Amino acid sequence: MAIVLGPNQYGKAETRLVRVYRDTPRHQIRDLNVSTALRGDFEAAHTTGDQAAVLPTDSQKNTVFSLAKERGVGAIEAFGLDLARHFVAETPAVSGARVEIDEYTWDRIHGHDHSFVRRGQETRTTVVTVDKAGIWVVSGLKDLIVAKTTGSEFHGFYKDRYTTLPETTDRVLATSLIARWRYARTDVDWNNSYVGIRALLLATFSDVHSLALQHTLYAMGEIVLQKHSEVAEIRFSAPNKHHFLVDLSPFGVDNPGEVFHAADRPYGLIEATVLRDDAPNPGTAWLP
Ligand SMILES: O=c1[nH]c(=O)c2[nH]c(=O)[nH]c2[nH]1
Repeated sequence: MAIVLGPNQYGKAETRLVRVYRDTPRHQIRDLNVSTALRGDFEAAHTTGDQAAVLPTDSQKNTVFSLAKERGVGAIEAFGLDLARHFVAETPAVSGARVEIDEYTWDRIHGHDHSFVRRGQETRTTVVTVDKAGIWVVSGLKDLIVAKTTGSEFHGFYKDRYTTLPETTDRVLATSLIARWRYARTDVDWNNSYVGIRALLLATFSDVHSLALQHTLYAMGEIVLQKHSEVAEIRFSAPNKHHFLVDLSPFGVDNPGEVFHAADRPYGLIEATVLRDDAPNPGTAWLP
């Protein structure tokens, strides 16, 4: 029996980069969380302890900071591509690089030149992978918290002897959405694409009369693929943040869909992929 090294990668996780543009009195701020991971021939580093091929994670962190100044931070996809291409081109043992970036958005306080307030929980995300087989960009958003107070039903489901859930034609639907979409190409106007897709997700959540969270997710995916030819595939993960109607009848009080218990757990977790049947091969796009 032989023991061998299996898949491996290494890098600096969660480098918190804040890039300020202050060339004019109206400053701009970019707030990123960048994780880099390198793949390649790192056998000796593990098996014999020889680190000759290993670019330290500390150097990877320094590269993130320095490229932010040297090249600037455009769309997170473009910055991720800069970083991933740099590591593959400049580091001999590296055959593939994965760069994951989350962006936190800051809004100006009353339009102020240099004072900002951070926007809710919502985070824009990207994962860029560059390797010998190709280049992949998977972008998205997470923690987009949305709720609707009607226009949502759930009934007609399969019932077994443990089913107690009442059927409903009018309920609260709420989720903290994670959506990730894989681009079919890289010649994309990243910011425009992001803004357009985010708007479609929100509009569909509001406008589609929901028969289940599954139904809403599919409708979101369908419209994104119809309107954005640059997207090959979109994946959703959506916790169903249950709002249970509180029974106020013991107190002689009527509750026609007005008072709810917002339970934090357990929650339904609805996950779905919507894709074109001719979507190009994903390669290592989704590899964590
Ligand atoms: O939208 C829903 N989908 C389900 O699969 C489900 N299951 C459940 O108990 N409530 C809901 N709601």
